[in-house]
Amino acid sequence: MRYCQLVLGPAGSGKSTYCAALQKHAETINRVINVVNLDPAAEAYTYSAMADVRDLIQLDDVMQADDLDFGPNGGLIFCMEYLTEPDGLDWFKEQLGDYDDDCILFDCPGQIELYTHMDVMKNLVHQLQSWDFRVCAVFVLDSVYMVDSAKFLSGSLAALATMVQLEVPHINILTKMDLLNKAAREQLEVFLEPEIHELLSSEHSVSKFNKKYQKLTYTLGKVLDDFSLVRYIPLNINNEESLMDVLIQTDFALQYGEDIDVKTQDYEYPDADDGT
Ligand SMILES: Nc1nc2c(ncn2[C@@H]2O[C@H](COP(=O)(O)OP(=O)(O)OP(=O)(O)O)[C@@H](O)[C@H]2O)c(=O)[nH]1
Repeated sequence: MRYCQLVLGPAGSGKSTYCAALQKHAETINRVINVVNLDPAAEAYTYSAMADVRDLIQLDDVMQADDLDFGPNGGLIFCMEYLTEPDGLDWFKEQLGDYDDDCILFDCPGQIELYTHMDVMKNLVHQLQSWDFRVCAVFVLDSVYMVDSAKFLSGSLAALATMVQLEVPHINILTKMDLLNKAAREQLEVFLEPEIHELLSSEHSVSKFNKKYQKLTYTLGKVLDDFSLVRYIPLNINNEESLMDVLIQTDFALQYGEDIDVKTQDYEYPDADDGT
């Protein structure tokens, strides 16, 4: 059995830094974590890559090709779809080798539409599973943007869309914790408490919009609660204990995540005519 993490999340959220930090931490405990760059538009990364999708296809080449007419987003989708076609998959399989029991992190592109609603990442997951990989999704979010309720809700819903689309064990990681000041850390801790739906729709949501749509916000918060999705692991990449915690939780998700039976619960939807 082989194990891998799909490292996902918005552009600049810290995916490559997460991969580099986890790889380095693994070395200190005599474990090997391999990393594969799956971003055809990547400019630089600090980990040691066992494979790089840019050796197969590069975004710049696609955008400059005379017979194609793509901008940056269309071009990136074209590159990822090429990876899941027979030629791309032959290359990919060869790069992954056939070592047993290893763990590979896939550093994915930051265009979240690839995994929130398109099929390309889902197809890649199925392919990896057919090659005997256990797959988990690690959704990386920038904690700096998660300290108010609107952004917290928006980031969490993107994570939820990814979780239901990919259908693999899912973990949320909050990065850049070292950049938060004390007040912001305290604010964030409030959101990491249970009963998030109460918080999102109460005193932390003071804007006019939030007041008007309070019940809707409450219900969305409850959906997140019921999917156990508001559980975030804060990561401080400068702290070995924090890195160890992430490694333990991702190992657990890979070993047992598929066996956990998560049941959704009954929802009480707000009345349709009450302005929500
Ligand atoms: N201080 C601090 N900076 C971080 C952390 N994580 C990422 N960064 C910085 O944030 C910027 C973006 O990080 P990346 O790791 O490149 O983010 P990414 O998600 O891989 O970005 P894309 O590949 O463009 O989607 C870089 O300047 C990193 O050095 C962190 O935990 N702490």
